[in-house]
Amino acid sequence: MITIYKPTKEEWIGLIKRPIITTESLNESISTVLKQVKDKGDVAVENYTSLFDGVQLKNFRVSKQEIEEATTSVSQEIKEAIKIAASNIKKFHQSQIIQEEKVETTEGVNCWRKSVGIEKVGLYIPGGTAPLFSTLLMLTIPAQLAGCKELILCTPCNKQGKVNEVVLYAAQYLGIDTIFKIGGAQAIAAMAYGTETVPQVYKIFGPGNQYVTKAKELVQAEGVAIDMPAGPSEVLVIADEVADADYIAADLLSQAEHGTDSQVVLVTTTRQKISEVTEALEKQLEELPRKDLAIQTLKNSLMIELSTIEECIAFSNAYAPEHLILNIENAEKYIDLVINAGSVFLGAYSCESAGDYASGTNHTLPTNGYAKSYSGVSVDSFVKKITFQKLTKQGLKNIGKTIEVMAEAEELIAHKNAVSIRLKKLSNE
Ligand SMILES: NC(=O)c1ccc[n+]([C@@H]2O[C@H](COP(=O)([O-])OP(=O)(O)OC[C@H]3O[C@@H](n4cnc5c(N)ncnc54)[C@H](O)[C@@H]3O)[C@@H](O)[C@H]2O)c1
Ligand SMILES: N[C@H](CO)Cc1c[nH]c[nH+]1
Ligand SMILES: [Zn+2]
Repeated sequence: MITIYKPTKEEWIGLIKRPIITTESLNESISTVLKQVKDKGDVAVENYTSLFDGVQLKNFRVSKQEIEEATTSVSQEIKEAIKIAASNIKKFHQSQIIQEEKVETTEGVNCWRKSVGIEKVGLYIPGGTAPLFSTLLMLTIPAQLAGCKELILCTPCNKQGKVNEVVLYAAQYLGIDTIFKIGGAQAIAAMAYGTETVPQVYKIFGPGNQYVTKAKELVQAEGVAIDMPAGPSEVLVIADEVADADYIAADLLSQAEHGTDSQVVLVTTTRQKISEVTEALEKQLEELPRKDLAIQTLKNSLMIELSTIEECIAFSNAYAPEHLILNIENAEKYIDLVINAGSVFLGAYSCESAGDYASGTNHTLPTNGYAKSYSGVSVDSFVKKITFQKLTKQGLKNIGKTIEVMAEAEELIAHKNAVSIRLKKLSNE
């Protein structure tokens, strides 16, 4: 990891950059994928699946039989874990559904909002490096709670053209059977434009690598809504002198193993912690099946010594990490200082994996600095909030003059007339 001791503020601001491919070359290649899928539909999806995933697909809809077979081969232990995680995710997301009150802004003028589920949503479940069935729970549960009617899933398949069995089991568990075995930018394009096989959706959700994330960004510019830029995983750990170096190393590695385009960061108030964590990383890496991948990620990653916890949090706010772990004493004391982060883990025992799988919060979160302006996925992401209003005769009389004055000042006389014509008739009653 790149290690910097006591950098000045100017120096640490210069350190804030993610290890993602230069935008121009990525823009160009992904724009081509999108255009081809838009123009040629299924044929282009097949071609790109062959090129990027190394598999020739004739039919990319997962069959009922494939779902049933997967369901029988998943172990009871995994089924039980999915049940517990799904229950916690459901509990946490259910608490987000709040009935808003009608508001009488002026006597006889009532305004309110109603949440309506987005009718057609496309959920992307990553599967290049690992089959993230946990993401299926994180997207499907809030979509169902929001009342979305049509849910379709895209996820990459293996070289034999099969989708991971636990992904299929999780889909079956939640009652989803419209699943397409396609991944990458071609899957995003298929959901954005529709093809002969894949239905077009109104909004696309889900995390993915830099190709998936770029594709989402580009289709958004064409009017297809997306949840947010949820790209390669990140974690920033802030540690004090009492933090356990083994825990810190484990948390850093938990995100480093996602992919080489990820980044992990340690910011600490003690130089000693940097050497302890370096040692712990070396030990733990030896045990990791994805050691090579994690080593690559660590090369893109940072360890920084700063003077105070407040300064560490200021760095984190400037970096705006997807995940922030405050592995410090009295972590709750610092909550109000945190301004930019996707999801925050407080204290020594709140490991980031808890949020990835089972604590209940959503793991689909903004990356690449977007935590400055975006929230993670929630039930809100799956609804539109439609406003309603009802004015009584008296309500219009009470507010009419205000509307007339404002419309006239904007030189929009037809607007004014819509009120005046009614007030005139009412004055004759
Ligand atoms: N931010 C979040 O909320 C969040 C949550 C979970 C996972 N993630 C991230 O999601 C990502 C998952 O990535 P993944 O690769 O494992 O799976 P993925 O499903 O996102 O991507 C796999 C697809 O990438 C395409 N691809 C591969 N090489 C390509 C190339 N050279 N050009 C164009 N397309 C190419 C292939 O078609 C393949 O199907 C990781 O980076 C992980 O950190 C983020
Ligand atoms: N850490 C990922 C979000 O960046 C989510 C995940 C899924 N499975 C394991 N981890
Ligand atoms: Zn993770």
